[in-house]
Order: sequence, then structure tokens, then C-alpha cells
Amino acid sequence: MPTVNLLEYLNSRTLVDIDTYSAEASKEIGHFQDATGNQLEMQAEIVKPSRSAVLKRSLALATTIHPQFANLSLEELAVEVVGIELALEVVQNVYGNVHVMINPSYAYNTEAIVANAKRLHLICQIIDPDFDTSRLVTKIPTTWEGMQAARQLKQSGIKTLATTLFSMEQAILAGEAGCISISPFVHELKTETYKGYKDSNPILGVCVQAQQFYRQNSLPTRVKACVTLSIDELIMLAGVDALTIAPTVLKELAATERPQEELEGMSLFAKTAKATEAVSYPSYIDSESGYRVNFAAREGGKAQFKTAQAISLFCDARTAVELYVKSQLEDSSYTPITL
Ligand SMILES: O=C(CO)[C@@H](O)[C@H](O)[C@H](O)[C@H](O)COP(=O)(O)O
Repeated sequence: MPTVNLLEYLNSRTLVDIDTYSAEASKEIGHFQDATGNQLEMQAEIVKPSRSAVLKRSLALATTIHPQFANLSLEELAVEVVGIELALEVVQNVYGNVHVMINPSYAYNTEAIVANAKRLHLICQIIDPDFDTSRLVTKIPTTWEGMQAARQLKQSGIKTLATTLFSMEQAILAGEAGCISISPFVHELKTETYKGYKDSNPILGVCVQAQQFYRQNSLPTRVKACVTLSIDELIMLAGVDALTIAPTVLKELAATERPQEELEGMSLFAKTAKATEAVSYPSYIDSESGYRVNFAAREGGKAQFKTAQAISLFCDARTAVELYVKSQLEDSSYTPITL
């Protein structure tokens, strides 16, 4: 039976994105479509000795531009500068966009999210005036407030991705809000951060349904599935618009061959391609109570729980990054450079 390389197989059916803030990792394993990062990855990255120059540069810039953003603490601004600096490094190794998440502690505050996304764009222009900011996508938690922010940001020409997404209700809302893409978390984020923790209901099916919904309703939103926990799940999702994959898993895929026929038989998308009947869903964008009631009921309340849990884990990581940055700013050996 002819075998095929798993990375080549996925690449032939799906756009493959790299999930990292590590420029070294993205350089090492070659070019992918888009890059994405999050607060957990930022937390892991900035403590690396190899990142000390980026950190120093970010602290210096944050100190210089702080008067323009006086309503923010210096450390909050510095974390945003670090996020953009890391993003501008990894974007060198991808063909498409780079994704940066807004401060997750604003997940339930439309006004603060809009201001945060605009600030990230401004910081990006300050750091690299030549960078094409249409390649910068801001990641927004899929809350009601977040999606109202995405709707406003679209009017300002700022692209958004709906992250921490666990249900069709959120997928519909994100599509109607004009997000260019969504990140369904196949498993709860906690499965990545706590050894042995398991999600009893992974949402592979939502990835398929959401993509079908967008196509059937001519919405341009694309599905970028993430937080898969096995190679088999990635193979089952071949055919989704995009897969967001960590560098270690990309390497494993690149080193593995399996029979093509076996892989094709596993695809959830090939199976649904045969189902032609359109499913009808309610519209949510102008119906806050309708959205909230249906989202709260999804999975007996678990979709709402999973979303809140993921936001909270990202908030914890964000706080840790801020504390680290603050400790660096307070280090007596730190001398701000005027840029
Ligand atoms: O936020 C997004 C997509 O919106 C992703 O970065 C998502 O959080 C990640 O896939 C998960 O956190 C898993 O990341 P990792 O542990 O594989 O680095």
C-alpha cells in the first residue's frame, strides 16, 4: 500500500499554521502559512536567555512611548510591545499573517478590546513602519463582548480571529461579527497545561459544522482548528481550512509516513462532503439574549465553562508575563535607552 508523508498529506488538504512565538523553532522547520502565539507561549519565550535582547529592546521602547499611552501601566504596555516584537520575528518565517492576542483580562469589555487591538496596530507601526499591518490579526476571546468589538474593529479595517471557541453558537457569532477566522479549541486548554487532565467531549464536529455553515452562508470566515492532542485528530481534520500546530508536532508529522488510503478513510471532511443538506441556525449578532441562552445551554453548560476556563488560563499567563516584565524594569541594572 503506497505511503505518504503526514505533513505533505496535511499540506495538500489544509493550510498549516505554526503555533509558536519562537523565531528559532519557526526558522528551523521551514515556512508555514500563518503564525500564531498566545500568552502561555509568550510566558515560555521571554524567560529564555536567547530572548534577553528582545526583552531589553521592548522595555526600552515601552519606556520611551509610555507618555503616549499614559492610561496604561508601563508593564502592561511593555508586555504588548514584547508581543509585537516576537510576532514581527516569527512573521519572517511564514507566507501569511501573524496573530497576536489582546490582553485576555479584557475578554468581557468591548471598549477595552477595541482600544487594545488599535494599540497593538499602533505599536506595530512604531516598531516597524514598513510592516504591512494587514498581516497582523488580533485574536479576541469569543465572548459576546469580544465579538461586538470584532464587529467594530472590522469597520476600522482591523482583522480579527475569534479564539477560545468551543461551540457552534460562538462560531455563528464570530462569522456574523466579521472575524476573518476562528480557532475552535478541539480540547479544553487545560488539557495542555495540566498533565493528566482530560476533556470528555472534544469538539472535532464543531470544526466541520462551522466550516459548512460559513460555506453555506457565503461567509468568508475561515476555520483554524487548534488544541488537538494527537496525530490521528489532525488527520481526521484534514480538509479543515487551517490547522494550528506546535513545532514539535510539525516535526513529528514531517518524520512520519502512513498509507494514504488509511489517512483518507479517517477524514471527517470527506464524510460530510457527501451530506448536502443545509442546516439552518439562528442569527445571533443582534440578539444578545438569544445568543447567551443558547450558548449557556450548549453541552449542558460545558462550552461556556470551557471558554471561561481558557480565558482564565490565558489571564494567569498574562499576569505572570507582566510580573516578569515588572521585575526586569525594577532591576537596578536596567537602564532605559532613549529610542
Ligand atoms: O490561541 C490559539 C489560537 O487562537 C492557539 O495559540 C492555542 O492557544 C494553542 O494552540 C494552544 O494553547 C496550544 O498551544 P501549545 O501548547 O501547542 O503551544
